[in-house]
Amino acid sequence: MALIAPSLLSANFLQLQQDCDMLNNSVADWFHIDIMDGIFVPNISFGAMVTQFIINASKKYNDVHLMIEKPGDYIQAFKDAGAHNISVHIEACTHLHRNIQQIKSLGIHAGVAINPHTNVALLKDILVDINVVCVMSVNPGFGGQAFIPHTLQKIKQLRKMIDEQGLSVKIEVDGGVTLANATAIIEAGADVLVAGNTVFKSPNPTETIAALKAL
Ligand SMILES: O=C(CO)[C@H](O)[C@H](O)COP(=O)(O)O
Repeated sequence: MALIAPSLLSANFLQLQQDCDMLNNSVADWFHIDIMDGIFVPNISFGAMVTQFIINASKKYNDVHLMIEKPGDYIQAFKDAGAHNISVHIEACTHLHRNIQQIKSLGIHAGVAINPHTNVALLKDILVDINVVCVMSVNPGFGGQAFIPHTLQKIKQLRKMIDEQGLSVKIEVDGGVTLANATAIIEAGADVLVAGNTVFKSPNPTETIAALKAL
């Protein structure tokens, strides 16, 4: 059974409290919180202040996905906002290991996110130091995009790499996850499904989360 991480990017920001309460009362496992800077990705979402409000309203595990340049400059701020996991992009980090050490030194989990074009083999020597790999199954920046089919192969390859090293790193899949493709994503080896539009744009988000969880 996969963990379900609804992405707050697709929430209604005029009723964030209600949307957070809905997630708290659902079988969702994680809050997935997307931070975009308009430089690393062509969109701007929100920063540590709004994140802190969301996390104050959350009763779940808080997973912060930094889609930003120079993530090392902001790790302390998102830790202070209450993150349980912070994922940085491999493509945004010249010294990825240093950024992972920075996150771990704050006593929280560390993740690496990887874009659709980046080869997962590049993660081989960092897997031992991290808790989560966030496999982007869309190009990051926007909710509501279509799942890129070849990312299924990347999930399978990563599953093999993690299992061969005997590690417990979680594979999180982010982007275009639907009720129709979630089973294939889980069968490929995903542990965590991020779902934005599939949850928040559905007629009954609580039931949609339960349906994803039941797969
Ligand atoms: O990181 C993201 C975008 O960069 C979002 O988490 C992701 O797109 C989720 O939204 P959806 O499920 O609607 O695709």
